Amino acid sequence: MLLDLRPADKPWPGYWEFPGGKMEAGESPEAALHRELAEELGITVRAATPWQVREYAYPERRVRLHLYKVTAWEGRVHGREGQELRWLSPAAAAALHLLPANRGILADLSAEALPCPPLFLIADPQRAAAGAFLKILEQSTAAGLRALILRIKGPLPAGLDAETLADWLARAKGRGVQVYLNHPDPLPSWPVVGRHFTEAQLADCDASPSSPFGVSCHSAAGLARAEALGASYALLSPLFPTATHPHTPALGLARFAELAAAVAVPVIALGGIDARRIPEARRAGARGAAVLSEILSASDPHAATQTLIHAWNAA
Ligand SMILES: Nc1nc2c([nH]c(=O)n2[C@H]2C[C@H](O)[C@@H](COP(=O)(O)OP(=O)(O)OP(=O)(O)O)O2)c(=O)[nH]1
Ligand SMILES: [Mg+2]
Repeated sequence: MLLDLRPADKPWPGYWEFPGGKMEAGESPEAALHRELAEELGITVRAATPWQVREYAYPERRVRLHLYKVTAWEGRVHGREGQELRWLSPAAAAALHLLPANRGILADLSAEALPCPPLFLIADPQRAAAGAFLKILEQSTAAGLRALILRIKGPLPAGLDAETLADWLARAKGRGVQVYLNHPDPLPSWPVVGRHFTEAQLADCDASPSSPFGVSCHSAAGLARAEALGASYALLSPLFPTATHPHTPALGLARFAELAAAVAVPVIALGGIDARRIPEARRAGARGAAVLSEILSASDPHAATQTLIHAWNAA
């Protein structure tokens, strides 16, 4: 992804943006794209796909941004107006001083890299019936689950050994299941795509963890930290009240929406999520949903997973 730094002589100087500019009277968005990238980057666009149209209200004006993915061009990309340019991943770009409208754009771009469907199971063997853990994982992934946060807080429970778990993880990886490991150091060498951290764990680290990684957040400060460190996703909880944390006040949909809209990281809803509430969470800006007991305690984990995935896809 290419970003440029807005120069001193334009509104919002010193903010990072996507190359581009205002359409001229009578000009189509596509023609403006070709003209602006020639003017600003010295390239001739050869292939560009419309991606999204997004509106945003700045204090002084409303903008409608027509975003394109440019996949082929001729010429060497350079800052023809002397502007600084940077090639970055969406997660790395989230740490920059961005034009405010661009935080949501980056969150959408990062969300495209999330597992599909973006339904996460927080897989904690302590929360499953004895001996049932791997069977539940097997059934839920057979039903289409592609994202697991494997939460291992202490020694594995009786009946679950590390080698069997590692074998299952290797098979799951072959089927396209993405596993994020929430495990204290030292880390076992299991086949996972990345790590998952708590807000407290991230507060202690001084450098970005090696990507990709996700974070559990409960506040604006936690989300800001996840964003600054380049997290691939941030869980935000509790959205709704839960039986397991009856004394933790729920954020509610309005506060959740406000927090999720402010960051360039895809925010995943957690806490009291069931199929009925998935559409509400999605409308509030959740770019994914995470559950524990909905699947771990279900009498039929396969059916429970299907119901949740269906609710996400239909919302
Ligand atoms: N180019 C660009 N503009 C953005 C982005 N995000 C965003 O909110 N905007 C807003 C800021 C501005 O209000 C408007 C673009 O106007 P601009 O002043 O950059 O337009 P321009 O490059 O044609 O500049 P000029 O001809 O007026 O000198 O869109 C983005 O990522 N790229
Ligand atoms: Mg411009």
